[in-house]
Amino acid sequence: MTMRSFGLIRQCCNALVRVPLAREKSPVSLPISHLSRSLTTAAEALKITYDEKSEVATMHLCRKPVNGLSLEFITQISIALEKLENERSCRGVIISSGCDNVFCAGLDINEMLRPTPERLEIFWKTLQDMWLQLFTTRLMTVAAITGHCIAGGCLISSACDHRVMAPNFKIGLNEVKLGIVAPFWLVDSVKNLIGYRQTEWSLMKGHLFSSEDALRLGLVDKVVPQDQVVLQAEADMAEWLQVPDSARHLSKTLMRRDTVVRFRSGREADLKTFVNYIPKESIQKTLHSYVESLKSKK
Ligand SMILES: CCCCCCCCCCC/C=C/C(=O)SCCNC(=O)CCNC(=O)[C@H](O)C(C)(C)COP(=O)(O)OP(=O)(O)OC[C@H]1O[C@@H](n2cnc3c(N)ncnc32)[C@H](O)[C@@H]1OP(=O)(O)O
Repeated sequence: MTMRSFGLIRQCCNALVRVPLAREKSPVSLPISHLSRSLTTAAEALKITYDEKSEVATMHLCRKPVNGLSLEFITQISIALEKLENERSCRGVIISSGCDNVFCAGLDINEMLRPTPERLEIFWKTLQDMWLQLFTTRLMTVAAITGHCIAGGCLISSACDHRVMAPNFKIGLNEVKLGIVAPFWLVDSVKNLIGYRQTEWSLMKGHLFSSEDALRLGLVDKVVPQDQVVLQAEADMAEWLQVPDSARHLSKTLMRRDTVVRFRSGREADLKTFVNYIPKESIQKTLHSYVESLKSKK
């Protein structure tokens, strides 16, 4: 197998001062987070490899301990996606995790605790951009879900085209448990997979589905033993890439158009809601208690 790492991407991901993202906004300077805490450095958090033979890249999320989506991390993911999208030979990307038993625990909650208004706004815009990129990319996207996949984690997996998950983990939208509400575009992408009623019920309860229930409902496409998830994702990717790229991408565009149109017309209002709602004292209290409960379960 011929593997090479994307020098350009690594280079880009290592230096995160000015961010950029091509789509729908001009570059901005990032206030450096004093809150966001991770056991990995920015350089270690995202590893990209590319297999020239299969024309498939792997995006390995390694922001320990739980791949919490901080502003810097989603910016890295977004830059990497854009680079891969522009790499003509690349046809697909597998998103996998380097965190034990966790695919992604969602947004880094620290981003929402006592945030500065400036950072909060950039954070949400960047998340919106990253989601749109992933949801609409020409690349075939497969999520290799080797562990829990919660809220913002489900945002990533549900934006992909295909999902392989390990047994005995949890997946879904639990935002209400934190006193917040998932944005409509994330809800739509889950609803596209499991239908209205299951989405409404799980959203209102903050219910996380087991891998097995997720398979039954269509929230994931396969459940295989944890040590086979990535291999299965690679095999499924190879099968998917037998379909001509442009026809596959046009079909995806056709199926996702309503969600994208709704997103584009609602994203400004969605941003306003987020930046107004998160700093409220009542929300801050609930978020704080949630973080405390995570810490005290040990
Ligand atoms: C009118 C409406 C307006 C709405 C406007 C608001 C819209 C907001 C929409 C937001 C959409 C998305 C939201 C999110 O994604 S919020 C995050 C939700 N995620 C979770 O609830 C997951 C929480 N984590 C867990 O359940 C467990 O950690 C997990 C099962 C994933 C792993 O368990 P494990 O036992 O292996 O590990 P620990 O629990 O010990 O965790 C290790 C350390 O990591 C910290 N941690 C965990 N998750 C997060 C996180 N999401 N962000 C930050 N930090 C996290 C945990 O506290 C441990 O830290 P310490 O080692 O310091 O104790």
